[in-house]
Amino acid sequence: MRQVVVSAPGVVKLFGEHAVVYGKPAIAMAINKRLRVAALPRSDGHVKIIARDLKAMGLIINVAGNGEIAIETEYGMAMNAISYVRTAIEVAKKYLREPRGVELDISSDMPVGAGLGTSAAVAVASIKAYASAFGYHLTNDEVASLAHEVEKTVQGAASPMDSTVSALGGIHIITLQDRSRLSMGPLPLVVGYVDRESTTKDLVNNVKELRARYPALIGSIMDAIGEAVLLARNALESNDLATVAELMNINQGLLESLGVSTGRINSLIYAARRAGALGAKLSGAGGGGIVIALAPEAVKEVKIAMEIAGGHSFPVEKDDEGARVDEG
Ligand SMILES: Nc1ncnc2c1ncn2[C@@H]1O[C@H](COP(=O)(O)OP(=O)(O)OP(=O)(O)O)[C@@H](O)[C@H]1O
Ligand SMILES: C[C@@](O)(CCO)CC(=O)[O-]
Ligand SMILES: [Mg+2]
Repeated sequence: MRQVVVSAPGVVKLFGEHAVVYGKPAIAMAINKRLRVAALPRSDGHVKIIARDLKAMGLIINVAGNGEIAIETEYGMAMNAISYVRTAIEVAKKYLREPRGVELDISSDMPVGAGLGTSAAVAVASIKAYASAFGYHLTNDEVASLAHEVEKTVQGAASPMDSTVSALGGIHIITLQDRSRLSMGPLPLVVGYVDRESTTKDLVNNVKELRARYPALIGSIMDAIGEAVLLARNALESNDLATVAELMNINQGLLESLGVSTGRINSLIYAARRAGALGAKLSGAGGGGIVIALAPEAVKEVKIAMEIAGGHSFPVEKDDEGARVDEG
């Protein structure tokens, strides 16, 4: 019995979220913020999940006459909150010849469910940690495709973007069938975030419904997003940050028209731009959550401006390493 610790990076979406679910290309980058899963095999066959970053939801506290306290959380909400980890274990078990019990202890540098691809990172790290704890070596390519299965199962429709980039690290242009690693210089990004009320699953579903109501119109918006992604690829590879930033602003306008931006997100975006960011957009599914700002000359100013506008903020960099065994 040995404990194994695996970490997987979070993922910022530079271009193309939502449209990627409908076959358009997207560009996403692994960042230097990680989620860690420590897996310890159990001899009793049970699966125990310790999720340190999940808030207790629907808390019910019962104090009996004798002072005894019983605490429960609302069952459905708790099951939803651990759905990615549970599904990751189910998917990993199918892969192993002799599935066994395990204790998974999860901790993360990132806000849960804000747009940093934490659902994919938790699936990637859980699958790799579970397999490694029983002596199975899965390549990060294999982990990427198993984690995509998890994202599809829980989210409904899901692209392979977050699962691929979290598993492999670096920056990639991705479609439903294909991916290619981009080579480029450093990209000084500042993340700002506000709470997100909806899940990616709900936001993807909202866009699906909008597309069903206005197929031609939403189809053209998605075509335009796809066009921005292709232009952005060239700009990134030639290190033309001014064009990258301008395309980020255009992509933000198109996301706004898909209905996934919010007033609070827009406040952070405009605050970042006023403070010197060349480009700023929401990143991930939207509905609140994170904004990324490209601010080569004004990282500190943009961070402060987004905090004054009501968000939390931190700088991020590209991490070329994907999922890795840190211990064990
Ligand atoms: N630290 C964590 N511990 C356990 N589960 C986590 C953790 N972080 C994320 N998750 C799982 O991922 C879910 C959030 O996934 P969701 O796809 O909505 O957001 P995201 O992946 O962070 O954002 P996006 O998909 O827009 O990049 C949580 O409800 C939880 O099930
Ligand atoms: C909104 C979306 O495009 C990105 C979520 O990080 C969904 C997906 O790609 O599965
Ligand atoms: Mg997600």
